[in-house]
Amino acid sequence: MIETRGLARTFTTKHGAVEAVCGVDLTVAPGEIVGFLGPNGAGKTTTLRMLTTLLAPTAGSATVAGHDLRSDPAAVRRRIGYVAQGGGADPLVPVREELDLQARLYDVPDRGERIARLCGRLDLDGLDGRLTAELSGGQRRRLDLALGLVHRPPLLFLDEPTTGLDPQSRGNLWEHIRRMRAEDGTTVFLTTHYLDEADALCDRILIIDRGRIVAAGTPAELKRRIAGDVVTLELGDGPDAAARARDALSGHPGIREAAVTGDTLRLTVENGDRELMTLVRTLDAAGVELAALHLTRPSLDDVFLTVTGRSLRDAA
Ligand SMILES: Nc1ncnc2c1ncn2[C@@H]1O[C@H](COP(=O)(O)OP(=O)(O)OP(=O)(O)O)[C@@H](O)[C@H]1O
Repeated sequence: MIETRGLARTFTTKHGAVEAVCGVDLTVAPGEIVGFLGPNGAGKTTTLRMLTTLLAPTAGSATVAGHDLRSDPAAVRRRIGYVAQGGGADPLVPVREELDLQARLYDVPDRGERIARLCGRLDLDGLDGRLTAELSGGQRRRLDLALGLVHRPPLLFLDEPTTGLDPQSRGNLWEHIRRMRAEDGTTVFLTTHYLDEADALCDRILIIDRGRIVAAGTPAELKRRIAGDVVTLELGDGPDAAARARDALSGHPGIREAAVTGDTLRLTVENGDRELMTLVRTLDAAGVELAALHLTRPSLDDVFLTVTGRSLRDAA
């Protein structure tokens, strides 16, 4: 549904050239929900603006929704929906009129029916006559979704869809996005600053940093492959017990890192569940006594920290 090769954008400023996006290769399959994450200034918006035809690339190529981005941007525009960060609705126009206008712009043949169906599905029934300025934050975002979907695009771009919403409205919007994919097979490409959103909603995540994709995979894959599980062993067996445990475990194939602090040994392992028993047996055989043992799963923030050197929470 999206395929880019070496997609790049350089801005020329008074102070010289800014390489906002430096050669991005990415693939999004039909029906996927893909999250695009990165620290501030990483190149997310620039990439999104290129993919939605709002900004011309300075290099590279891309096929979006079946059409070439550079040679046929008009065809791309007809096949995609785009919900910008602040949404596009005019605050002083009633909901129904706003939807009708959008449907006319795209020449939707069965306008009335399409709008009624979207309002039903996105819980906007009964709000037709309200000005968009009079909607709650959640209702407003659902209207933005309806506006992006009115022409039945197979591919929808969402720029930070739930920023500023309370947790309940965020969860509700996730449900609507999931349902849209389940019922219509809509492909979704979204940017977000919320790691829990990426974790709960996205099939796959791409992390961009300084204009380059630095990691890609399912949330579970990224956590396992990049951050790894953490096994913390507390040793109750004299002052050098943690160091003895580390030595006994050295060369163990599943261990990526081992760090001793006081009487604690902290191990980063590929697959904590699988390794746990072997670790305990090895320590037992070496005569090292364990006082306690904890297994901690990494979060997406750990992944983010590993690949960008920054916590997304700090970077956001
Ligand atoms: N019109 C422009 N002129 C010059 N530089 C720009 C322009 N737009 C973006 N940039 C620069 O390109 C880089 C990438 O910006 P971009 O807005 O794509 O990042 P982002 O990942 O979307 O960040 P944020 O999370 O803050 O929205 C930044 O260094 C930014 O300052």
